[in-house]
Amino acid sequence: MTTISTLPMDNNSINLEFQLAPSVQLPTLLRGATVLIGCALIFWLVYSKQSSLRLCGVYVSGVQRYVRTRWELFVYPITASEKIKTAYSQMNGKPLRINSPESWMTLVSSPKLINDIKNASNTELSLHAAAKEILQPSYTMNGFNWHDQRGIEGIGFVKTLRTLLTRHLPQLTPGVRVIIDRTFAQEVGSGNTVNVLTLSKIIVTKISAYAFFGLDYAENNEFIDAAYYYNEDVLYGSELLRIMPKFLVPFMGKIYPFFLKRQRTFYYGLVAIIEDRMNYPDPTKKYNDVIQWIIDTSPKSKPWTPGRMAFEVMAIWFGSVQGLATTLTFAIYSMCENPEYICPLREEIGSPASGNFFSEGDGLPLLDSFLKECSRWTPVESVTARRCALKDFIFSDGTRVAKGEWVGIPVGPMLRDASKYPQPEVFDAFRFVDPTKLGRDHSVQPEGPSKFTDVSETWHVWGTGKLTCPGRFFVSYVMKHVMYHILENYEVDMVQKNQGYRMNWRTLTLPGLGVKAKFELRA
Ligand code: HEM
Repeated sequence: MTTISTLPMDNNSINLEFQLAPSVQLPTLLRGATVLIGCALIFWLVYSKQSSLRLCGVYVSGVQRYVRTRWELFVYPITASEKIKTAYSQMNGKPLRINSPESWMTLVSSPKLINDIKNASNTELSLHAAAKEILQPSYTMNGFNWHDQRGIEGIGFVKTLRTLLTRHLPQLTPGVRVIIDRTFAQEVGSGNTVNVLTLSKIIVTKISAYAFFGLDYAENNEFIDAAYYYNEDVLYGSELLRIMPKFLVPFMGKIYPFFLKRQRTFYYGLVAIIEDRMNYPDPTKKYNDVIQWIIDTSPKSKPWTPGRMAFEVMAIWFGSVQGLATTLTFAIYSMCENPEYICPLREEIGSPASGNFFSEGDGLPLLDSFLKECSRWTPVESVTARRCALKDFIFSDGTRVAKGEWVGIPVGPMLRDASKYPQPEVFDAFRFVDPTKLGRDHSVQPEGPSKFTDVSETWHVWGTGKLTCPGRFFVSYVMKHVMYHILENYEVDMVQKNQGYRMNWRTLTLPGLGVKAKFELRA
């Protein structure tokens, strides 16, 4: 029997078949045609099935990808820090784009690309737009809705904090010492087990209130209470709005302010102080505090209302207290975890160096380096220089960031990079100290010694370029005073040893819930 397989192999046989008698030829032809049609059918079936399978596959993988992305965004609050770390390990100086619930974010770490962020104009990259997205101030800050573009209403707050407050620090010292003494006496007494974060928040709120509003208000309990809880209300409110479906946000956002009684107390309290100072100036009294400097540096061409000034103070207050209290908490943890540094730090505060610190508001190089190492060890934020592109932005290597997307520097993992910090996994409290002060012949750090408040190519904790933290001198000052008091008066230890004292939430590192330390008065 002629089979399909024999036909092509032998032309003769094909010819031969065509020469066969018609009676024989028809069935053969039919058979051949049937086989061909059958093959075509099978081919068509297989082909069409394959493409529908492929279509189905595309659909399935699209759904899978969608579900995976939604899941990644859902768990982002607890995975973000690890995600940033993994991203940095893959970057090798190149930009990398990651997804976050707020926006896609292009991370950059090379000096050249960081320079692009530094040199970008306010109309290209905006911190304010990114902060607005995170904090939702129109709902969480009593209706305050700042401009996307920084500086559009002046930057009096920079002069207020960077110059006027920093210059004023030595004058604050006697008052600050009294506040610290009294707060420790109330909260710790001759010895107590306390929640370190709570203690830090109370002290930082009181000292900040003194610097911001003067001594009269620092002792007004209702006002200070409102100022203390205002920060928490903003944080919890913005978090709540971020995790709920987008369509519910405007609705919930309108309801949320009804729960912000303390915020209103704070706001109207500030408005009253401002109105009082503006409408009834007392020629015999000179105010030297943040609220007064905000009044003095506010725009003259288009004067602000007292309400607008109060908002400005509230925005600075929010940035001030939360970060400082958290950083101070981590410094206390680090002191407990690394007790070998307590002795040299006590020697330093017992030396003439402390005299300079009290008179100038700065100094104590060992403590300074210790605090800087604490910040390297546990930076509160693992991404800095977060900016939203107000229009399409092109980095100098051609990387494009679409309008509305974000850029950022992965500062957290950079602070653990061995090329920038030798032996990064070792807590070396004096790595930033001038080596001659330690009897060493060279600095641990490749760039040499540096101060806690310095801003540099490798230290982006305070931001970068034109936009650096103007409150960092105040941070260093307050932390040194509190650490000084603890070193001088107490032995401190963590209550539960070797626990995870820190936790991650989004790109933030926060003190673990309920972490306590035991303070005992020194003999
Ligand atoms: C340890 C605590 C603090 C840290 C780590 C910190 C860090 C930063 C960083 C990184 C920036 C720049 C933001 C960016 O480029 O994305 C910044 C800006 C700012 N910080 Fe701080 N800060 C702290 C405490 C304070 C305090 C205590 C104050 C006020 C007394 C303050 C006031 C400000 C202000 C007003 C800005 C905006 C500056 C501008 O727009 O030019 N910060 N801070």
